[in-house]
Amino acid sequence: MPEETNSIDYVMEKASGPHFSGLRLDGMLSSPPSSSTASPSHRSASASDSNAPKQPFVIGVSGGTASGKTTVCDMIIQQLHDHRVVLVNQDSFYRGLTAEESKRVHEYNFDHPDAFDTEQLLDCVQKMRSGHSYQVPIYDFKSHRRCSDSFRQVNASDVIILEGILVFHDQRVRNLMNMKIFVDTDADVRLARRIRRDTVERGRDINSVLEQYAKFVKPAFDDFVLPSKKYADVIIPRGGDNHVAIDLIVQHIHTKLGQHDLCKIYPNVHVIQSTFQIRGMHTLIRDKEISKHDFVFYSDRLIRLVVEHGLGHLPFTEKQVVTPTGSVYTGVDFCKKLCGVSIVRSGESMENALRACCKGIKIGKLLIHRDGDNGKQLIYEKLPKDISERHVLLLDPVLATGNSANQAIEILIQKGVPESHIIFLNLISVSCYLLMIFLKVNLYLLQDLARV
Ligand SMILES: Nc1ncnc2c1ncn2[C@@H]1O[C@H](COP(=O)(O)OP(=O)(O)O)[C@@H](O)[C@H]1O
Ligand SMILES: Nc1ccn([C@@H]2O[C@H](COP(=O)(O)O)[C@@H](O)[C@H]2O)c(=O)n1
Ligand SMILES: [Mg+2]
Repeated sequence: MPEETNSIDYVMEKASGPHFSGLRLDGMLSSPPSSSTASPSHRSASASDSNAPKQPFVIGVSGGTASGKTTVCDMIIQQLHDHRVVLVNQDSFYRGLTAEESKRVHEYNFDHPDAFDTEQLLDCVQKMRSGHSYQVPIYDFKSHRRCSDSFRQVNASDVIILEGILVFHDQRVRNLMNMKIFVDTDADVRLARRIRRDTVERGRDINSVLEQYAKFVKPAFDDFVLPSKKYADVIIPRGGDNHVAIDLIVQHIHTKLGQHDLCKIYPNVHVIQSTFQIRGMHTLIRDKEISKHDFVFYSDRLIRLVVEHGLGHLPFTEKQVVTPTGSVYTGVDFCKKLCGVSIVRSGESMENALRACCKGIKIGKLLIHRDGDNGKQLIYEKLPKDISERHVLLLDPVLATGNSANQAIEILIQKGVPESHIIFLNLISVSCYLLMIFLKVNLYLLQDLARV
């Protein structure tokens, strides 16, 4: 490896890309899982197909007319600002009325599954899932026809939201979805909203809205929409007013999308969910103009986050306490057999955060120094005597070649620390070198992953 790729500057430079957020998958693997372990609709990348394009995350949003589907989708899209998201409306796939049908429009049932061209909708979602753009028809609710000469081009994206009253009706369409949401709003509220919307936006008068509602909309809701509610993974009562549900859904999508390819391949890698606070601090510590005081302050804050997350992955035991009011609270007790080991010198910058979180924690040290180019290493170690009985938080904030980390893990294993008891805590890392240590530790927790 060229000398300059060894330096901290190089790592910091490389780590200036996006901040990946990730998910710790349960179970520990010492080799990449085969692609067959995940569901076909959103399978993980395996070592051999890590260059394959990522499949988009498809969300279906259904619910009765005027339940707030479009409003909920808009809110989700707004909150997913980090990702490319597109909305496909089932309404766009309404079949245009023939001249004959148009003459008797009041007899036409727009709420029956046959009113939609489901084959075309299926084609659209299938193409978009495979990364192609699609020319989506434009439907006019006033003329009940499609625009004959123009389309809306919908480009390939990370997330596709498919919204409509009957998107859960056809099993083939349902099967393309990774997540299904049903917006559940009281029927009276929906009717009131529909009257207002259709008179204001869709060129209808109140009588025709009420007539259509009684003749077609309500019966079709009972026959087709409501029975499809059972397919939903998430039901949102009160639609767009339910901020808690929308937040939870957005968090879930973030987590699913945030899995960096490496996290998918190596379930023991966990990248902390990025927030604007975290990004802001990473921005500050990269700024060449930052003062030493601020650099230390913001690095400390970031390190503290990594340490707190690391502690959250330790085993715990159940514990009951009696509260001042005399009731019994069932909680958990921290893991007692714990220690830190810092890789000298940079690892020492994480010690204060660890001490601040774990009162009286023992912290050992490992110094690994390359002696010339002949592969000889000088090693200094000062570790707790009973380290083999402890869970070890291995501290190294900046990782370039991975050599020291690799050596440190080897030493801990030689000292009798089981692999599953080692959690490697890291702030900034150059990804391709991680591979050397992935296979050895239980959990690799990092905050910022550089793409190289
Ligand atoms: N939480 C809400 N409070 C008040 N009005 C709402 C709310 N959610 C939606 N609306 C209004 O109700 C009408 C229908 O909402 P929309 O999101 O278009 O429903 P859908 O897509 O399910 O038909 C729209 O005019 C919208 O502005
Ligand atoms: N030409 C049309 C087409 C559809 N409708 C009604 O639209 C409703 C579906 O749209 P939402 O935004 O309310 O989900 C459906 O209930 C149809 O009755 C229409 O009135 N005219
Ligand atoms: Mg709508």
